[in-house]
Amino acid sequence: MHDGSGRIVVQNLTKQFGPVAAVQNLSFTVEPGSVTGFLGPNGAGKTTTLRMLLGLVTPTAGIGLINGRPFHQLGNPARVVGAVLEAQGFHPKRSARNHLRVYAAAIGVPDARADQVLHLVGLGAAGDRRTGGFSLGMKQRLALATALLGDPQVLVLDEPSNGLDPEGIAWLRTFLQSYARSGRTVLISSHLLAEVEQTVDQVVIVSRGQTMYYGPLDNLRDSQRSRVLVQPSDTSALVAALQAEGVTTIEQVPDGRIAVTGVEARQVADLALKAGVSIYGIQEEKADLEQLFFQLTNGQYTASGPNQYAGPQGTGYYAPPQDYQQQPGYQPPPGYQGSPPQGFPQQAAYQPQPGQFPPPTPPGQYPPGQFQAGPYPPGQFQQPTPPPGYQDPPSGYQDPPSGYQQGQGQGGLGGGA
Ligand SMILES: Nc1ncnc2c1ncn2[C@@H]1O[C@H](COP(=O)(O)OP(=O)(O)OP(=O)(O)O)[C@@H](O)[C@H]1O
Repeated sequence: MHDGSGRIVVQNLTKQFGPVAAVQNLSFTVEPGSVTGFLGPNGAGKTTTLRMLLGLVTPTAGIGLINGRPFHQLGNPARVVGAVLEAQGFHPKRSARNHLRVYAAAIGVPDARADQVLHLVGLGAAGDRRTGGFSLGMKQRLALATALLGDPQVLVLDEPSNGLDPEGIAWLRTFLQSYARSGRTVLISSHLLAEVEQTVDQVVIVSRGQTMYYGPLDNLRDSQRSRVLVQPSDTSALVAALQAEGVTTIEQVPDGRIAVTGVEARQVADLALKAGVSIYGIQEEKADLEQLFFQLTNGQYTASGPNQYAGPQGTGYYAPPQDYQQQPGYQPPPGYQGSPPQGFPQQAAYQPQPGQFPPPTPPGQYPPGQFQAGPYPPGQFQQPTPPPGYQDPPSGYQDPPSGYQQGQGQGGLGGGA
């Protein structure tokens, strides 16, 4: 049996698709009672990680556990974890209610649950409508309803905001937060921090399959540091004056100004005055959270190294410092009988702890201008993970006539509770 904890543990998870290192030694834990954002740009390895967690892709190394078990050892997994990877794959001629009844039958929950979840996701009035006529947002809601059928303890959603309008996004936020507050576990992926910023409590930020930050979103927020952009009459003199005061994070920006990190504008002005340097312009620039996210994840397609912030100086977090000491780390729960994949190290070399390392604000990494959160991306709609044992209805299956009342139906797999 699983341990009932609601905890997700990703331990040194790695997936190699031929030459593509989709996920590299990823480790994090998601605790119940909070919403965790799994964030990273396109191709960062989010979906592959979630698919490994849900037993749809075999890891090259490492392991993903839900309630202390690999997915395939959960017994009736739909009762433990509800997942939406893509809001696609609905039979277009089947009504929303009947779609849900098919799945309800497959996981052994009564037909009545179909209407409950339709109401939960705001599709109460659309239960009789065929899914082929659904908007993207409606499909998204129906996929979520499908995931909720088993009243799962853990919810895993890949890009759940795709296709939702602003009202839908606000609704989803409230729904997920209340779901988590009821003591359940919510893990949602997104490639836009702005999209989930108001929803999530903690974040796992990945880039090129590697963890870039893992911890409470508040810690990331607190880490934002400003820099002062200053236009002096004599750059060398001001730099010397700053360095004499121990301010060393100074760089030249392309427009000729210098950027000074770690001090306030007033201090820079005072030092300039003392050094006899005139100031022609001074401006304090605060990095916002989106910029920080951009810093952490950009270069996925351009940078040569695996992690621009990792390094022996240990200036910040993210990849473990070279001299990082092995943590006592993850232990399988008592009674765990699963067989980790061959080569999986029981004592992982690196086990990041939430918020353990303060995120860095390295000099010279501010992207030019304001990072723009783009419009919601097209496509990538999600489809439910069919419950185990689910079979498509037999050919010849007909949707019940309109006006069909629950409990009277004979057609389809969902006809009886
Ligand atoms: N079945 C596969 N075969 C080969 N390469 C794959 C396969 N699945 C994913 N990849 C590659 O693995 C990398 C990670 O892809 P993945 O879909 O996990 O990223 P993602 O973070 O979910 O991206 P997105 O936000 O665009 O969905 C990409 O380079 C992708 O091309």
